[in-house]
Amino acid sequence: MTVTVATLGFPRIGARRELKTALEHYWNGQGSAADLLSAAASLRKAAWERQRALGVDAIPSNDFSFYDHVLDTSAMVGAIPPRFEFSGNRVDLDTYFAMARGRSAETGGNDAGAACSHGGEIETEAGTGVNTGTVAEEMTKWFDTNYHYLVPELEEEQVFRLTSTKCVEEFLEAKALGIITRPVLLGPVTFLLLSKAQGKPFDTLTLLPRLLPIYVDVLRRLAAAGADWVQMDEPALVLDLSETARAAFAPAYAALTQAAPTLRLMLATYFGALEENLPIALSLPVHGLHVDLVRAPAQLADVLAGARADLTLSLGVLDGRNIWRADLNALLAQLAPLAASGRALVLAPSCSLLHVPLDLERETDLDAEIKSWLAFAVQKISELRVLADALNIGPTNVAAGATKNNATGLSEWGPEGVTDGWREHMRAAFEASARAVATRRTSPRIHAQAVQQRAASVTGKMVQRSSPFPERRVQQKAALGLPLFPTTTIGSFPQTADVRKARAAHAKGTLSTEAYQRFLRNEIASAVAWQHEVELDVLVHGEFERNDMVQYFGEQLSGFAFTKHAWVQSYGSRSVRPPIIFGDVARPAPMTVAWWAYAQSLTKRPMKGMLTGPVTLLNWSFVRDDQPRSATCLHLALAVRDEVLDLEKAGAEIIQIDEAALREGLPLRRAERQRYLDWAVSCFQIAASGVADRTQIHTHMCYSEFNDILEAIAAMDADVISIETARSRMELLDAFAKFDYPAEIGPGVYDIHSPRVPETASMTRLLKEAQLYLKAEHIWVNPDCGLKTRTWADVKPSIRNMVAAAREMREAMRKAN
Ligand SMILES: Nc1nc2c(c(=O)[nH]1)N[C@@H](CNc1ccc(C(=O)N[C@@H](CCC(=O)N[C@@H](CCC(=O)N[C@@H](CCC(=O)O)C(=O)O)C(=O)O)C(=O)O)cc1)CN2
Ligand code: MET
Ligand SMILES: [Zn+2]
Repeated sequence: MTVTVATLGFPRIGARRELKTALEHYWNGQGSAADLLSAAASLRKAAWERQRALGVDAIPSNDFSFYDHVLDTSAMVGAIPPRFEFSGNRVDLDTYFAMARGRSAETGGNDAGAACSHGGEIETEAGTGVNTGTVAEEMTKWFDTNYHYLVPELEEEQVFRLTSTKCVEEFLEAKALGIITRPVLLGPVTFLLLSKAQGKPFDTLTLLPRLLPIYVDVLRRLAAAGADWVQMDEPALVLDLSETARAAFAPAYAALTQAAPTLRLMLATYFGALEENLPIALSLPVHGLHVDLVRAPAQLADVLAGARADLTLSLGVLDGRNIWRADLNALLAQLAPLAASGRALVLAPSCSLLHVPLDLERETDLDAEIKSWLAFAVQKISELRVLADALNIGPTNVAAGATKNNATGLSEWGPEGVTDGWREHMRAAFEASARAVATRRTSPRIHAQAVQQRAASVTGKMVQRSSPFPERRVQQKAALGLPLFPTTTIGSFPQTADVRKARAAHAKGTLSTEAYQRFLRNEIASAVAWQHEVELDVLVHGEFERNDMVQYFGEQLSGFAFTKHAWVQSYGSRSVRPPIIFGDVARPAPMTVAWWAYAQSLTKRPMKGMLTGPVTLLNWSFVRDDQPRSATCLHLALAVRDEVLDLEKAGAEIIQIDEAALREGLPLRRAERQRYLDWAVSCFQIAASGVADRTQIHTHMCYSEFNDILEAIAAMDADVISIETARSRMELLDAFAKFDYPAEIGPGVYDIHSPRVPETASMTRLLKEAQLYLKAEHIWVNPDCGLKTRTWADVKPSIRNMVAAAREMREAMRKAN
């Protein structure tokens, strides 16, 4: 049986981030809806044609999205919350973007501010009931990725109806180009599990019987349009599921497989092992099952043992979450016996290629050896094609060649009729793969003995501050002399167009390093002057020199490579270029000290040193796969430790080590979580605990799902933690209080994802609430997160009001005593 190649999803933002440009132009009125639609159609066409040219047999459609595929699914099934006042038959762009980004009261849409990490730009002021527009749906992380989806909101009496036929339209669009695609749908069970109940709490799975008819309708329409396979994504199958959830799959897939007799369903699971859910997946009447063999290689044996003979298996053999070239020879050896078994096999990346950049070839400045180790989306597809072709030329020969584990064996395999060019292409692919495997094992670029020795010699003393928090606190209080309710910000100030332009000009060489640095010093000086003027207590330099809180450090650490064009979507129009950790990591020189020292020289108030922590550097980078993540994290921890100590030596009394991505790295399965938290917390402590007792260590986490990791957060032993609470204050503070969290806390008093200026009163109210749970002397006053995606026009009045709120709190305390 012929082995085929599939992709589960392709990068959607375009080689030059055309989607970002088109979206932001549309949002700020520079472009029409027609412009946006045509840009999107070009992106889809390019993606389909590219994949066809690369030899993909099952090319996906409906993997494109204007903002997010979970939002697309809400739009498909009519899960449009009433506040969006939608009553039409087909969700329009305005409604769609309102769900993603909120709708402002004044403009009724097209809000210009594009930046926010929670989608909602506009919202009802917390607690006041004053309607300042329409709140967006909440945004949250897609499993353990840095991609964010919009959380569907469902009511207990939810009525579903088909309000978007996007998947059918895109199928027909590809068909018109001569490409029969495999449409992708988010499966109904995962969709319901990712949804949140509105109104009184209820189990969203109870809505399954109401939801299924919409899916059945959609599948019939797809079959009528000519689709022969449909990919149903059910990544929830790799999670710890309740019995109710486990029981939901059988009725769901019984209904879906009966929808259209000609249609075949490929049930796609990814991001982990099916484990106890495998029997469920194998019992469903679907035609195919996709499994992730990168995260969970061991499950192959169980899958093979349990799968019906006529079940098509889609093997996720290449890493869809990382950028390393595959070991083709090893894969060939592993797959050859399977291919010979006669079962229908599909080779695929482990998950959608949404999570990797598009094309390595655009990275013309990357070191040649490092480049030879990498594969982005396009290269991964080529690897799959080569593997499938090698398997298809004849099982006996392939198996023989593969056990030799030697690429040159291939030259003998070519069956009658293949061209020399083809044979050469195959030989080169296997040889390049073998070379990458061999050089990564030994390259001095990767293996630095000094780093390994240092990592091996970490002592218990390095993982702990010298004195416990209460003793440190006395010294810090004396050294800093801060008032009650000290005010500060999280680090970044607006990354204005001017700042980005200057950086781009410097990178291009049209702005000299000297001029760029002068520009940055000016930005810092005015930010410091302004912080004085509004009388913030603890100042920041503003992070103007940073393109991103992770990439900036990656660019200065050895063992890291960074890219020019390798963008990966994070949410909506926003993307990141995760740096690549290819080798042992060290810090050749201080990274932030000069900027900090300049900023501190402008003020007598404490200037916070501002660093990204080791766990966040790890979780937001592409990480080497030749050693455990914990080992790489230890290298990062030691590098950050060096920076912390240099900042302290330069005179920093407060150093903030951001761990914004600590929660995101938490394993999806509960059983694996403690192990991760153990090493993640140790790494933070190694970074933080070289300093003297009087030096105050802050950390920052901008999410609110803390309840299950509070113990680990406390174990990090930071002196001050700032957290996101503006949207969820009570529950979170209650948890911190119940847990008896020992140190100081800055519960974010306003949501930075909205351009709306918070009233002083709303912030004093939050602070008074915080006082119900925390001791006044433990409370700091700060926003939820950094202000880089905001404008000065809203930052200035917001921070003024925040400082006023802190003053009112101090006044109230004075009166009470
Ligand atoms: N890594 C990471 N993950 C994170 C966050 C984060 O801050 N960093 N925050 C949370 C939310 N996620 C976010 C992800 C991206 C952005 C964001 O603002 N991204 C920017 C790009 C940031 C960046 O790298 N900027 C560079 C490059 C800017 C750029 O686009 N330059 C142009 C030229 C610009 C010009 O000429 O004006 C180009 O290279 O083409 C810089 O400032 O130097 C964007 O998509 O627009 C915000 C939040 C969670 N995950
Ligand atoms: N210090 C960083 C900032 O203010 C922390 C951001 S967490 C996503 O931007
Ligand atoms: Zn943050």
